[in-house]
Amino acid sequence: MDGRLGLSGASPVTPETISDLVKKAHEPLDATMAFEYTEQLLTPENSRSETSSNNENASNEEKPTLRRRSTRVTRASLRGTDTETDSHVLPFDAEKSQHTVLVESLDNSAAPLGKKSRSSQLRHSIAIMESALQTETSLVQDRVDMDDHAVAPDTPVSKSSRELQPEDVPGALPPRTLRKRVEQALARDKGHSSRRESSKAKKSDGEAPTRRSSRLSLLEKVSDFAGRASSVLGKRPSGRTELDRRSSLRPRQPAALKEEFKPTEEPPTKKRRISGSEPQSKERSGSETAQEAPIFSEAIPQFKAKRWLTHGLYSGQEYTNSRPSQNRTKIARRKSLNQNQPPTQRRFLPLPMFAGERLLKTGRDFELPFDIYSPLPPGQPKPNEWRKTNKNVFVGEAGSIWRATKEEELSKCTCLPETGCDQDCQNRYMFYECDDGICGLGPACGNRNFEELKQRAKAGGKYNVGVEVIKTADRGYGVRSNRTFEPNQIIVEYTGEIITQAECEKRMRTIYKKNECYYLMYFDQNMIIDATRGSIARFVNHACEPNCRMEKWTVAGKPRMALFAGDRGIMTGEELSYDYNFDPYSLKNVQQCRCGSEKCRGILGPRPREKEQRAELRAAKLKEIADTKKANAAKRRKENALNKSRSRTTKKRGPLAPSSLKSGVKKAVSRARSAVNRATVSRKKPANEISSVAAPKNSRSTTPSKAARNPRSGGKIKLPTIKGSRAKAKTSVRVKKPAQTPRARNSKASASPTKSKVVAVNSHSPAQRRTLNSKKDVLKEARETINKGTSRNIPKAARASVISSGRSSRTKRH
Ligand SMILES: C[S@@+](CC[C@H](N)C(=O)[O-])C[C@H]1O[C@@H](n2cnc3c(N)ncnc32)[C@H](O)[C@@H]1O
Repeated sequence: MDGRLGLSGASPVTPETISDLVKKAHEPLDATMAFEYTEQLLTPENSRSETSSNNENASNEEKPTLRRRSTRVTRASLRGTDTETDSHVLPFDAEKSQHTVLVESLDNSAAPLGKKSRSSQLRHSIAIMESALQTETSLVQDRVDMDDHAVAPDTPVSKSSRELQPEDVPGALPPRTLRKRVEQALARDKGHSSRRESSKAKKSDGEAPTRRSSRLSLLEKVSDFAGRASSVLGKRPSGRTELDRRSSLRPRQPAALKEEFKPTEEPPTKKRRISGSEPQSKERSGSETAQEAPIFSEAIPQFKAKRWLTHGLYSGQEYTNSRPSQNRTKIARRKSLNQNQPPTQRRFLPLPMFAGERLLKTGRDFELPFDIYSPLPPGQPKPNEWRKTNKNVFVGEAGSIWRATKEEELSKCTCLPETGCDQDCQNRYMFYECDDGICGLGPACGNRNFEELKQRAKAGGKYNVGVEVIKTADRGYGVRSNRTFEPNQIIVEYTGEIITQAECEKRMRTIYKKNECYYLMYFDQNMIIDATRGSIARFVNHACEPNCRMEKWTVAGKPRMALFAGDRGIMTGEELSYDYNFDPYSLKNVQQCRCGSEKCRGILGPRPREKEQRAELRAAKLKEIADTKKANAAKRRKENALNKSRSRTTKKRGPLAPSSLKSGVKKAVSRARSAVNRATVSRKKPANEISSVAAPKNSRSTTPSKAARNPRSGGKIKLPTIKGSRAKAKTSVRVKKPAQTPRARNSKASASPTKSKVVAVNSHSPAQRRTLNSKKDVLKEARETINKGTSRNIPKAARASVISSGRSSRTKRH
């Protein structure tokens, strides 16, 4: 054989042809894949087996045999070889030995069958290419178990795949010359003649080669390759599923793959997820990336890096206190202002976008914790006699008597826009509704309940009306809510005919004589609303523990009554009630209450507690007034005494000491003297006698002075014995009362006068203070003397009666 490769009837396969093919094979992920994945392709093993069988057929039978083959492959193969290599002779000097091997191999397989044998050879070459590609691919898979990717172990394809393991290709990666690989592959091919024999035998037995498996093996490997490449970019394949998924997707987009394939570029490192993933996994992923990156640096397609959002819908979204609602509470506002700490980040992923929409479309049924709106079904029993009116109507003389509220009586609102007309609004306190005439806050004003009601009525509908008539078990009709109401929210206005008292009494005597239900309510200016013809509010029943309250407001100068929700608010379906504080007119009108409350008063009558409270309040007020009066009197007396003593001690400093001080000091001194005298007398006289002299002239107690003036008593008072009755002891107390002067008064005086006294002393000049201090000393002496005398002479029991008598006298005065 010379340097030419000439096969009779067959296109010559030259080294160049092979090298050409090999070149293509060396472009594994673009050119090869471009046709590898588009159509079914013969696997290396099949190609070889087929080629060999063809050869054998050719040699033995010497006639063409029809066999199945892929036209597309043939075309693709021939595209580069058929025309060029038909009678092509190439120099064959440098790598002669290799070519010889190839030629030998091809020679064996050559058959004088023209195109078919050529295509077989080409297939053989393709098989070589594939094996080279496989080798490269398999080498890349350093951590993937090859068994996972193998198909059935006994198929020729899998065997073929096994034959092309990296260990079979010595120094596969560094030399990487395709020529060498081709040589090795051909050598192996030669060595596998026995396998071909078996393959042939299988064929003869009618056993079809598992071509599909072979293709899958290749695809799997390539897809695994691609999967690994993508894992570097942030997606880690999760076992077979990932591989399968990839293998199903990747081959359909060879062009895109080709475009994205940038072997020289470094793969982007995986972006760190902020959503609190475990640090171990982070480290692992990092190390994996580090290991994988250099291995795949040549063959990994560069995908668009995935961007992890740190804000917005996804993980890492910052917590904030600022809610979209403008009605933020003061506390929340303060909290947000005071927060100096850095904002924490969300730990959990929120629901993805459109989750709400999906839930709406496909979501399950759900139930709210309470009904927000639930009207009664139609066909409810209705009171026939009820004539409805939603406005107050003056009837008879009422209209002419009614005094319109004067403009100046209306309160001008002083609330600020920042606060609105909240609980501190003056108009609200006085039950005046704000309007644009008296309040400039407009919509920010929170004191326009009747305006709200008007808007609701305007809008119409059951929800806006919010209430409906129901039939109760034992109280006739009633009213229930068909929606929720906020605490203190206006519910419904109480309207009817406004009549005078006289008219009301007349009706009671005549029209309503036999009625069980009354719809009369005190209104304003001694007039009454008769809601027999009135709004739905007339059906609201009484309860001793109600959930609503009836209030009278002045709206645009006119009084109006309305039912308001209580402090707890109203839930949907609740029966509304308020405390009638009922005035039954006469006993025969008294009705039994059936509200069912634990605190039920039993009858429809006025609030007894209110009466009690009022009485208590009145008593407390009276007591307070009396105390104040008493304290003032004591204060005056003390001041007088001080003034007198001051006038005496500071006689030379006339202008400094007021004249009243003189008399005060005089009195104090005289009291002190009398006390001393008394003490002396008591020492000399028996215990049950006391000198009437001790009773000062200005003593408030009349008993001693009378006794002193009584000539028959001889200026002496008969005191009760110690063991005597309490009444007698009291008498003795009365006698001693004047002797208690300053101290007793001080003890009786409440804290406030003391305080005022301190204030008065502090208001004096230093000179005055000095004078006062000297007088205080005098008084102190006097007090001590008095105390000595009393404590010595008055027995314990008598002293106790002083306190009690004092108390009793005080109680009496109250
Ligand atoms: C203003 S109407 C209320 C509506 C009335 N239930 C009806 O059917 O027309 C007041 C009357 O209802 C009855 N009523 C209201 N509350 C009641 C209660 N708690 N217990 C018994 N009767 C009550 C009394 O007859 C009362 O005179």
